[in-house]
Amino acid sequence: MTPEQDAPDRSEAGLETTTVLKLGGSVVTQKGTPETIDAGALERAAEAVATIPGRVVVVHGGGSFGHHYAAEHGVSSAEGTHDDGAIRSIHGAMKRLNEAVVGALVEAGVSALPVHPLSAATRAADGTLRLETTPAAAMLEERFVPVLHGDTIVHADAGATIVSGDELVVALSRALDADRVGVCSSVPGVYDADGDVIERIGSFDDVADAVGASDSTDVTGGMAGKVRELLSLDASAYVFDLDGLEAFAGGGDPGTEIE
Ligand SMILES: Nc1ncnc2c1ncn2[C@@H]1O[C@H](COP(=O)(O)OP(=O)(O)OP(=O)(O)O)[C@@H](O)[C@H]1O
Ligand SMILES: C=C(C)CCOP(=O)(O)O
Repeated sequence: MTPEQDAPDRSEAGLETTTVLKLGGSVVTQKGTPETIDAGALERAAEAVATIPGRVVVVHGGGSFGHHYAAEHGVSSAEGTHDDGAIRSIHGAMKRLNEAVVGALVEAGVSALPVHPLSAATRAADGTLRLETTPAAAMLEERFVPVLHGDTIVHADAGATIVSGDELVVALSRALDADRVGVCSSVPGVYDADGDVIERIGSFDDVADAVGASDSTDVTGGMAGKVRELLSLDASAYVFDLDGLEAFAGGGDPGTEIE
């Protein structure tokens, strides 16, 4: 379809709203089983994305694609590699997942286009991320939906390291001045030490005792990494699950607000 044709009705309230949404790898894949997509969850997520008004940027995580290969090659956000074969292997897995995510979005009627961070982002020696956001911004102007993903990127003095989808969400939200930021994961929000969903998080110290790694192989820090990243954003971000995604798409603020 062309972007003008079957796009959802974005004409009234939403045209100027910019939403940056991450679809967690723990949602769209079966994170415990290498290279396995959760087709039902992906379809449901894509259908929810199709209802979001205004400009939408989608980012997805690594799930059982990127994390599996990154762990196999000993690569993380901090640990780099100069093995070009390892870099291609991690990137190749993420491209396969990206193709599936873009395909599901297109199937749901979204004018999705892939954007691969290996060719658009770098890290300085101190780890600072630089993301070229001009292509995504230009896609939004033309009413396409850019779909980025966690990836392996060149890191000065370290070869290549992993950039998480959560870091990309922060960089894109800043650069595109996003109005709404959502992170859909496998949990309804961030749990406190008693297992209850926390309504609002204002500092990492508030939750340091409760947040931890992922249940599955994950080289970017699981929920703790996510909360740290999202706290660095000026705008509020919301962490929720698939049920919450439908509410978020409809304009609600589900799950945990990270201020
Ligand atoms: N306090 C907490 N509240 C909620 N989830 C937590 C907490 N501590 C650890 N977790 C774990 O964090 C995981 C979610 O983080 P994870 O990085 O796996 O999600 P994701 O972003 O959806 O996946 P990916 O990184 O593959 O994109 C869940 O498996 C959950 O068990
Ligand atoms: C492991 C890779 C390549 C991407 C990690 O992205 P994340 O799942 O958002 O942390």
